[in-house]
Amino acid sequence: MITVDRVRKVFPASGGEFVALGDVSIELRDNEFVTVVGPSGCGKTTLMNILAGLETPTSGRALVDGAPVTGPGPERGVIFQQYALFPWLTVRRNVEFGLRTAGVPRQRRREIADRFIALVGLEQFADALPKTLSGGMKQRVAIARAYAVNPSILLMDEPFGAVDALTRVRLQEQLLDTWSREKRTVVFITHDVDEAVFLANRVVVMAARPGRIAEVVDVGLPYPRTEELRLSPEFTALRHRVWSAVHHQEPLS
Ligand SMILES: Nc1ncnc2c1ncn2[C@@H]1O[C@H](COP(=O)(O)OP(=O)(O)OP(=O)(O)O)[C@@H](O)[C@H]1O
Repeated sequence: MITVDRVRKVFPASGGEFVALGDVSIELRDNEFVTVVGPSGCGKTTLMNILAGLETPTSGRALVDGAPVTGPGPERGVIFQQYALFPWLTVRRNVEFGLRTAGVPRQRRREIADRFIALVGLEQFADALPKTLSGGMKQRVAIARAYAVNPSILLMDEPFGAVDALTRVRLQEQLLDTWSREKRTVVFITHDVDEAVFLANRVVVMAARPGRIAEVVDVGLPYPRTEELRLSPEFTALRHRVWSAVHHQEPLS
């Protein structure tokens, strides 16, 4: 379980302080898929960085299974918008990278890497270099690499932000397919309301000035999520609700 307990983050700014996160509290259940949406600057990445252990809260705490987050850890895999693959390593070697660092023996490394490469549907590209892959494929490699070290939590910051709309829809379906076979707790930041609703068990809507949670929307739709579901009245209603929560925000005075 992830617990965010009254987290506040203040950055120094010209002429004073900037409150990036006001007072954020939430609990995320194991294997839950949570998406985070909100206007630019509402603190989504700051919250993610605190969960990843890359940033410390000014006050309050983030806990994983009751233990305070004090830095990055192997139980938390992070996937950013930029694929961050090593360009000189093949797909397989990129996916193996964390296992190599962890001292996993060669044969075992290869087995694990090949399993996750297959899970994201890139078997035929295991020996390819990243530059020969499309953006969507690179992001699938990044997902396989994050999975390979077996984290219980995946933190994803706008992972599909840099790909075209059609690829994005495919990546969403692929990610859900991977997640349904290999359940993890996922925290997924997006600007895209459709994406937020399509993927999530719950959508966390954030607001800015100060960064805070405006609303948490339960998405009671069944998995697997399909194309038809995207067109259903239930989906449309949820999308409308999240859209309103994002776009009709008043700053706190
Ligand atoms: N290191 C920093 N120093 C000063 N201000 C910062 C720092 N990091 C973030 N901020 C400010 O905190 C606010 C929240 O930033 P953050 O990146 O978390 O927002 P976001 O919701 O992820 O935005 P976007 O959707 O545009 O990526 C922004 O106004 C940003 O300028």
